[in-house]
Amino acid sequence: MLKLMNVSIAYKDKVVLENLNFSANKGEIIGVAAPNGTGKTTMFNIIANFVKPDSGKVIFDDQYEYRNEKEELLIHKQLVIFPEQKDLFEELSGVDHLKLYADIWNGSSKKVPEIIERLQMGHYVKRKVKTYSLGMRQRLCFAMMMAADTPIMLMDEVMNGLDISNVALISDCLIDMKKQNKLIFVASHLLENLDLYADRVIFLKNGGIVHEQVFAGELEAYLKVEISPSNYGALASSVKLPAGHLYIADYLLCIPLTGMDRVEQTAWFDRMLDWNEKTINVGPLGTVEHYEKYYSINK
Ligand SMILES: Nc1ncnc2c1ncn2[C@@H]1O[C@H](COP(=O)(O)OP(=O)(O)OP(=O)(O)O)[C@@H](O)[C@H]1O
Repeated sequence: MLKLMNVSIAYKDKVVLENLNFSANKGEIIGVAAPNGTGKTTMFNIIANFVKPDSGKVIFDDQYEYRNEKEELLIHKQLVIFPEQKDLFEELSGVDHLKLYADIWNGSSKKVPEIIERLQMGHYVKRKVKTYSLGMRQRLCFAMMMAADTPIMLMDEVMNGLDISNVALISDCLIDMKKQNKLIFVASHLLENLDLYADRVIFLKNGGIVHEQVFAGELEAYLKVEISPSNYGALASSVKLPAGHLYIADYLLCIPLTGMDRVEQTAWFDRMLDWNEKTINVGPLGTVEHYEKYYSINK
């Protein structure tokens, strides 16, 4: 449905994306994780053609590219990018914004009342935007995307400024939207949140994708133990750590349990209880752990 082919862009001598290749399909939520200033927004802007890459291209449905106005219009009918709060019209109401987005993309605002109810915006949505709090504005921006209801959605920092219950509400909406077969990109610094709904998380570094975490099928289970570098050194010299173990960001030892028999697993539990300093748990590696692996300041 969407392909990025050899996309490169640099600002002066700063290379932001370099020969980026990536493809994505309908019915997927793709998390995009990376530190500030890595290129997440730039990638979205290139997908939306708000920024032209120096080289490479974006292809939709194996046939459409940004070659002329007609194609651009066709693609833009299929795609919406998360509005920025600063682009909201202070003197208009939330309902006005929703109708605007619904009309532009669908020619009908029939679904607007349903969206207002789903996002629990009824008590404020008729007031002017200038009276809204940060979280109210953010929910409105998300509701505008729902009103556009396009097959492809690019969401940059969608959870910014939301409290826990609103993060849960928007996460549920994202899961519903995925079931409607949409392709949704979510760039976020709320890494644990991505684990709730993302099918894949891509990690950007040095202009490319340094890792892609796929959350489908059986994931390898790890015993995860917090342990200081000095204790890790002592442990490593007293016992042979299993192949495939990781020591992430100088604090988290991850021992792969998949493939071990129960006796071996229990032996590792016993052993690690003596070394654990804070928390010990079992599970697959999540977005947080992968992030720390690639961006820890110790790396
Ligand atoms: N118009 C521009 N002119 C010059 N440099 C730019 C421009 N737009 C982006 N950059 C640079 O490109 C790099 C990537 O920026 P981008 O906004 O894509 O990062 P990001 O990963 O989205 O960051 P954040 O998490 O802070 O939103 C940064 O170094 C930024 O300064």
